[in-house]
Amino acid sequence: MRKVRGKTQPIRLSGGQRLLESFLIIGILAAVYLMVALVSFNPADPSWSQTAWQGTVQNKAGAFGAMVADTAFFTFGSLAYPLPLVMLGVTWIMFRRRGERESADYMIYGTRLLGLLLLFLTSCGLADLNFDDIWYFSSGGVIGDVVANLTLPLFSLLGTTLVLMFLWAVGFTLLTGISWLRVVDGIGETTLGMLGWLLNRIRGEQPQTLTPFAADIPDESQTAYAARLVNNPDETDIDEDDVLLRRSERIAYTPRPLADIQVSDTAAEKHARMQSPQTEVKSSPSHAPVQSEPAIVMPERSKPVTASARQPLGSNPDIAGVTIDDLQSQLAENDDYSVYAAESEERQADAQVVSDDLPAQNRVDEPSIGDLSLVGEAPVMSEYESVSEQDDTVAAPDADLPWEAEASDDEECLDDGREADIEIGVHDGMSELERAGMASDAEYDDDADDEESDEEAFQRKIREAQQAQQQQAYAAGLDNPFLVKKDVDLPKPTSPMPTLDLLQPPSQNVQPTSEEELKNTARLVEAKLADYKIKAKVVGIYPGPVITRYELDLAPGVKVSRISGLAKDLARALSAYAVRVVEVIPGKPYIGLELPNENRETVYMSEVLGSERFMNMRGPLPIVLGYDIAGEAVAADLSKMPHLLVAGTTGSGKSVGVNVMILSLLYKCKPEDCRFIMIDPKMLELSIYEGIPHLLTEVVTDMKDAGNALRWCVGEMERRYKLMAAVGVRNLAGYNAKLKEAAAAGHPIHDPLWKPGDSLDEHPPLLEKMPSIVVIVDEFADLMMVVGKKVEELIARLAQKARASGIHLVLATQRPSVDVITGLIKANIPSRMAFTVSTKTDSRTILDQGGAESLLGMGDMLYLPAGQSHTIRVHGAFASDDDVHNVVNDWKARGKPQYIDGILNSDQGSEAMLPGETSSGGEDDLDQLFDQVAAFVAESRRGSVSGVQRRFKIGYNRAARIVEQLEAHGIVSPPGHNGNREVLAPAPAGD
Ligand SMILES: Nc1ncnc2c1ncn2[C@@H]1O[C@H](COP(=O)(O)OP(=O)(O)OP(=O)(O)O)[C@@H](O)[C@H]1O
Repeated sequence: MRKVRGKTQPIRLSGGQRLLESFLIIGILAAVYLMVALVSFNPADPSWSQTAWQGTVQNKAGAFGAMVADTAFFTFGSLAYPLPLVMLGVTWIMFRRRGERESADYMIYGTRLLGLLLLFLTSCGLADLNFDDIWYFSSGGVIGDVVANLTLPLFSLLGTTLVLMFLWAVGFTLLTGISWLRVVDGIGETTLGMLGWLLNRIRGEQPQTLTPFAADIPDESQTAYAARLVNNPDETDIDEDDVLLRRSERIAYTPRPLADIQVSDTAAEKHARMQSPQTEVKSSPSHAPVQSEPAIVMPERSKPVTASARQPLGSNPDIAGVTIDDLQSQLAENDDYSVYAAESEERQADAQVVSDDLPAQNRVDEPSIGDLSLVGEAPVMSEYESVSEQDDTVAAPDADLPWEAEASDDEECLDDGREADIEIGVHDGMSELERAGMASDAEYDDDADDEESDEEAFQRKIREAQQAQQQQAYAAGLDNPFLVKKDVDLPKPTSPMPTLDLLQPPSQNVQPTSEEELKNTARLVEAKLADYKIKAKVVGIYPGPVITRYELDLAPGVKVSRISGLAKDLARALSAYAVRVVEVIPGKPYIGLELPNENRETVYMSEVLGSERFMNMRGPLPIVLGYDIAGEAVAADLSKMPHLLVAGTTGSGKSVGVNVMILSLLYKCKPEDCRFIMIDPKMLELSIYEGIPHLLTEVVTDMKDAGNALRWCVGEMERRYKLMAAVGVRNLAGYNAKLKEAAAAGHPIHDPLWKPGDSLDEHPPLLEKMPSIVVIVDEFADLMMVVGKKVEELIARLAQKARASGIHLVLATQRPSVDVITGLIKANIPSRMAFTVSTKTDSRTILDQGGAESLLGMGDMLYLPAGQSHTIRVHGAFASDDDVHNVVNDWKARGKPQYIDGILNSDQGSEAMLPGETSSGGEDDLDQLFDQVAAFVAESRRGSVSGVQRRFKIGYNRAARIVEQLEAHGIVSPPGHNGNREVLAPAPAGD
C-alpha cells in the first residue's frame, strides 16, 4: 500500500474513504469467487450455454459460480483466467489512492479507458488466433472471434498478429502511462548492469598490473635493471620502497567492487548521494582502472584513504608532472600542510606549464556532469592529491569569490542550457562561501585569541583559588576553588553595557558545499522525484549555514501534498538526515525542499548579536534567535510577541535558546528597563543567573514558590492596570513616557492609589518608572504537574492581559503534549518556537502544523510569529556556559539585585486570587474554613490534605494550607514517614 509517509492517518475514515474500503473488500471477494468459479469450472454444469436438469453442480462456487464462469469463458475465452487478477489490481489501485484527492483529469481517465478497451480487444484477438480453444469456448471468447473475423480478411494471419501486438502495446501505454522507451531503457540498463557485474567478477579473479606513468616511462620489464633481475632471480637487495625497482607484481592492483574498498564514510556517502539513475550506468566498474590511472602516482596509492583525503574530487593541476621524489621530499619537509599551501601558488604556475605538455590521459579533467561516477573513485586519490586539493581552496588569496572565479569554467562545461535557469541564491549580497572564507581567514587569529583567553581563564582560576584559600574555609572541603562562588572581587566594567568580547568569537572551520555539488544534488532531487512520478524542476538553490533550500517548480497538476508525503522517502533517497518540504514560499510560485548541509556551521551568538539587524533594533525587549536559512540574523521584540512558548524534545537546544534570549536582553536592557522572574524546576539551567541585578526575586526552584510568583505577577498586573488607568495611558511605554514628561515639566506624578496608612509616609510617594517583567519558566510541564490547574489559570490570566502592563511570559517545555500545552494556554500565547520534536503530532501541538519533526536538532527551530501562519526556520544561536557566565559576572559586577520580598509569599492579597479563591495568609490570617476543617478532622480522625480537599471541595493548595495551619495549632501532627498525619486534638464529646 502506498501510504503517505509521515502523515498519521485520522482514525476515522471519511465518507468516500469508507466506500472505497468497502469496495476493496468486495473486490477481493469477487476476485476470489471468480477464481474459484473459473478454476473449478465443469462444462457439464448448467449455465447459459449448457442445459442440465439434474445432477449436482460440480462447480465449487455453486450454480451461480458456474454461470459466471461460463459467461466469462464465453466472452473472453482463455483470457477469463487473468480476470480475477485484473479485478484485484483495479480495486487495489482505487483503494490506495483513497488519500489523494486529485482533481478529476478527464484526459487521463479517457486514455485509460481507451487503453483498457484496446488491451481487451487485442488480447482476446491474439488469444483467438494463437491459442487452442478451451472446452467448447473459443480461446479468445466471443470478443476474440469478432476481432479475428474482422481483421483476418484484411491482414492475413501474420499481419493480424502483428497489428494486434502493436495495438496491444499502444493499449498498454494508454492504460498504464508507462513508456516503452523506458521499458527498453530499463532492460538495457539491467543487462548492462549484469554484464558489468559479470565482467567485474571475472576480472576480479585476474590481477591486473598497472604501470605508473604508462605514457612516459618504459615498462620496467624493458629496462636494463629488469633484465638483470630476470637473469638473477635470486637477487634480493631490491629497494622495497622504490616503485620503479620493485617487481611489477608487488604493485599489482586488483580492482575490486567499490563496495569492497575501504573508504572513508564521507567518500562512501558522497558516492551514494551522487549516484543518479543517469549516472549509474556510467559508473560501471569497467571504468575504474582507466579513471584511476592518473592517480597511481605514489606507492601509497593502494592504501585506504586517510582522513586527510576526505576532500571532494576536483581538478588537481599541481600534481601533474611532479615526480615522486619531489613530492616525497616536499612531504618530508612540509608535513604542515599550510606551508605546502603557501607554496602552491608558485607551483601552480609551474604545474600549469608542465601539464600542458602532458599526454591527455595523464591529466585530471574538471569534473563535469558526465563525470559524476568519478566521485565514487575518491578512495583512489593519494594523500598528495587531497592535500593539493585543499590548496586549491585554501590558497586562493586573490579569488574573493571562489564560486564566481570558477563560474566561467563551470558554465563552459555545462553544455545543457537549462543549467542557466537554476538560481543559486545569495540573499544578502554576500555568498555563503564568502562568509565561510572570511571565517576561515579569521580562524588563525582566533586560535591565538583562544590561547590567550585560555591562559587568562587559567590565571583567573588560580587567583580565585588563592583568594579562596586566604578566606577562612568554613568547612573542610568547601574551600575548593571550583566550588567557591565567583562573585567576589569582580572588577567593575567600564562600558555602559556588556561588550561582545565576553562571548566566544565565531570560528568556522566548515568546508562549504561547492556549486558543482549543489547542482548535482539539484539534479538528484529531480531524478528522485521523477522516480515517484513527480515532474519538478529545481529553479533556485539557496545554500545557508545549516541547510540548503532547493526551490522546485512543479509541473502543472502536481499537488504539493504528494511531495510532503514523500519527505521521508526523499530523505532516504538523498541519504539526508531529514528533508523538510516547505509547501508555500510566500511570494513565489514554487515549493521548497530543505536539505541539511553536509558540513554544518555553528551560529555563534556573538555573530548574531553583532549583526546590523540586532544593533539597529529599537524595541523595548529585543532578542536574537539565530540565523535564518539564508544566514541572515533573525531578531524579534519580546514585547510584541508578547508571550512565547518554546517546546522541543530533550537535547534539542531549548535551554540554549532560552539562554540566548536572556543574554540578548541582558545586552540591550538595563535593570530599570527589564526585570526577570526565573522559574527553574531543573535547578540547573537558570540558577546560573542568580545575583544579576535584573532579577526581581531569586531564581525560583521550588514549584510552590513558582505558583506564588505567578500569583504576584497577576497582582502586579492588576496594580499596573489601575495605575495606567489613573494616569490615562494605555500601555507601559505610554506610562513611562508620561512620567518622564511630567517630571521634566516639573510636575512629577504622585501615586494616585495611595491611601494614608499604606505606608509610613505622610504624602503619597512619587511614581517610578516601571520596568518590563519577563517571566521565564524553563520546564513548564513540571510546574503544571506540581502546582496543578491553578497555574494554567494564572498563566491564562497573565497571558490575556499582561501585554499592556509589560509582563511577558516565556514558557519552555520538553513535553509538547496537550495536557501541558492546553488549549487555554495555546489560545493566549500566540508566538511559538518549536525545536526538534519526535512526532508530527507534537509539532502540531506546538505550531498547529507539522514540520518540527524534520528539524535537525542542536538549535534548529521553527519560529511562528504572533498572528502568522507561516513558520520561519531559524538556526538558533549558540551560547556556551562560559558565555553565560561571562555576561552574568559582568552584570553582577555592575550591581546587586534588589529582590522584592513578597513575590514568593503565599499571601498575595486579593488581586492575585483567582475567582472563588480566598485569601489565607500567615498565622493570624486563618482560612475561613479553618474552624469547619478543624471540626471535621477532629471528628473523622483523619488529617489528610486529600480528605479535606474532597470534603470541602477545595483545591489542593488551599487544603494543604489549611492542614498546615491545623498543624501550627497543634490539631494535627507533622506528617510521618508515610506522609500521614496523626490527629492530636481530642475527639468531640459523645463520640
Ligand atoms: N544553537 C546551537 N548550536 C549548536 N549546538 C547547539 C545549539 N543549541 C544546542 N546545541 C547543542 O545541543 C545540546 C543540548 O542543548 P540544550 O541543553 O539546550 O537542550 P535542551 O533541549 O534544553 O535539553 P534538556 O531539555 O535536556 O535540557 C547542547 O549541549 C549543545 O551542545
